Amino acid sequence: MTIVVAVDGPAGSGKSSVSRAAARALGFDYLDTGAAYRAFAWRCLEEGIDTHGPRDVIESLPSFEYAIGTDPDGYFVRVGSEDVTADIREPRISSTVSSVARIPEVRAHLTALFRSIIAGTVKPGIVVEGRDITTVVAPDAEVRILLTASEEVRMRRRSAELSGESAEATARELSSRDAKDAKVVDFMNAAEGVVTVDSTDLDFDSTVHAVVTLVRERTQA
Ligand SMILES: Nc1ncnc2c1ncn2[C@@H]1O[C@H](COP(=O)(O)OP(=O)(O)O)[C@@H](O)[C@H]1O
Ligand SMILES: Nc1ccn([C@@H]2O[C@H](COP(=O)(O)OP(=O)(O)O)[C@@H](O)[C@H]2O)c(=O)n1
Repeated sequence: MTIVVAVDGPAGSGKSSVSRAAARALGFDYLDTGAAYRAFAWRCLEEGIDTHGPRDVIESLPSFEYAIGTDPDGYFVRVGSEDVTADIREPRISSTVSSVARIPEVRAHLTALFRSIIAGTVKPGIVVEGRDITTVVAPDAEVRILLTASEEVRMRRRSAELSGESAEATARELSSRDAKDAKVVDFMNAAEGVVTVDSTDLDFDSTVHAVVTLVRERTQA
């Protein structure tokens, strides 16, 4: 039976990088669910689909061809035959993604996709990170973690990795996206049974170690 590790948290908390490193340490697969929302937003923009209203966005779901690499050392994001791994991190995507992510039909479609990817895992386990993994996508996961950090630290970390944007622009984008996302799903408060890991005062390796230790303590991984 595949061990599922669910990791939620706000932007810049370290979800993607910590989950990927923990998956690698555990010999697990790694699923970045945010990439699917970003790739879907990218595809809407590329095809000139109006993202301000739900109708056209919902109609475009059936033809959304998506693939993602789940090997921690083989990460890629593809829409159709196009590799969009880098494109989906552009500021124009970050400022669009929340408007499509709040459409219930989009969430249902992508949640089904995430669950089929989880079910298809051949490794002993999979670390799945996003916003609603511990609450909607995999509420029965063996390990459920809310990974958070102070807003100031999250902004600093995010702007350190986005060289093209000013720290102020990054901070604005990050907090406005958190606010929009928080209207859709509560990823700032740990639900019943979810362990909070606050990395504000932890370095990267200590955070990864905390997650790996939690998984090993809770399972025989
Ligand atoms: N505990 C930590 N200490 C220092 N840097 C960190 C820590 N966790 C993550 N980072 C760095 O912060 C940046 C944002 O992490 P990321 O995984 O993209 O966050 P998220 O996926 O939650 O938005 C990355 O450059 C990552 O390497
Ligand atoms: N499970 C998820 C994952 C992401 N998302 C949406 O997708 C966006 C991008 O997710 P992400 O994980 O790539 O964002 P970062 O936290 O890495 O900046 C989020 O801001 C949410 O709007 C979601 O609604 N549900």
